[in-house]
This record gives sequence, C-alpha cells and structure tokens, in this order.
Amino acid sequence: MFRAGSFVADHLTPVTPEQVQPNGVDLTVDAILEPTERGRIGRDGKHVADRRELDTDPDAEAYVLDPGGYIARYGERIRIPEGHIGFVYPRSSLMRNGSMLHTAVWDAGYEGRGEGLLAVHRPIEIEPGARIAQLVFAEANHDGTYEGSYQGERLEE
Ligand SMILES: O=c1ccn([C@H]2C[C@H](O)[C@@H](COP(=O)(O)OP(=O)(O)OP(=O)(O)O)O2)c(=O)[nH]1
Repeated sequence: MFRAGSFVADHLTPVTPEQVQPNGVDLTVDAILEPTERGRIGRDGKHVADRRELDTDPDAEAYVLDPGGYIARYGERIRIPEGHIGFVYPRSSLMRNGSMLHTAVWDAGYEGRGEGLLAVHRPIEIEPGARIAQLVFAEANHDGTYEGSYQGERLEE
C-alpha cells in the first residue's frame, strides 16, 4: 500500500504545506549538475563522475536548460522509514513540458539529500527551489536496512 502524503511529510525536512500532496510530497531542486567526465560502473565498485554545478541565467532568474542529461539534487533531507520503499516521480508539469525525472530505488533506512536523473527533452527553464518531483512511499518487506556508500549524504549541507 502506498502511504498518504502526510505520512511521507513526517520523513522530510524542510517541508512546507504546499509541498504535501494527497499521495506524496513534492521535492524541490537545490542544484542542477552536469557530469564533466566519464563515470564507470564496474563488476566490483563504481566511479561517479565529477560534476559541475550549473549557474542560473541572470535574465531568466532560472536554470535555462537545453536537451541533455542532468543530475538534479533535491533540497530536502529524506529518511526512508523501516517497512517502506521510496520512489520519485516527475512533477506532472515537468513531464508535460517535455522533461523527466528518473528514480532508482530509495531503500529502507536511507537518510540523506539524494539526486535524480533529469532528462531534458525540450528546452525548459527551472527556477532554483521550484518543485520538480514527487516522493512516494510504499510499504515493503526488506532484508536489513540501507548501509551503502550514499548513506548520510549531504545531511550537513
Ligand atoms: O533516484 C534515487 C534513488 C535512490 N537514491 C538514494 C537512496 C538509495 O537508498 C541510495 C542508494 O541507491 P542504490 O542502492 O541504488 O545505490 P548503489 O548504486 O547500489 O550504491 P551503493 O551500493 O553504494 O548503495 O541512493 C537517490 O538519491 N536517488
């Protein structure tokens, strides 16, 4: 069963009332990054490519994005409670403008400020701090809790 937005909101900070939706909580964009080198997924380990943080366009007062693949960093600290799994969907208005946010699995026990793949298919402007995605929680069985390399990422920022 998917949980109500009010339940998800109890596991995010900061969160404003306008972010809380019937079935989840909207996530805001804190930064948009562009990989500057090649990453690598190995049989044993991985290398996450260096990235550069994009500046906003001073006239548009927004990130002005041409089609391409970007990393969106979310503004909220997220904790996935035991007995649950998280997924992120694009905000429908983002998708209706021709862009997508892709999610991997958000594991039970993870805590941090995560990232998503922002796939821009049509030119778009996104203001810093704008709501771009929605996090939902589903109840789930799990074996142990998340202890991987991204545990606790950017909690202090
Ligand atoms: O779209 C997503 C999905 C997940 N996460 C966070 C929560 C998740 O629990 C954590 C690790 O994801 P995953 O287990 O897929 O990472 P990995 O590539 O297998 O690395 P590791 O083995 O170090 O965990 O990253 C995100 O930031 N964005």
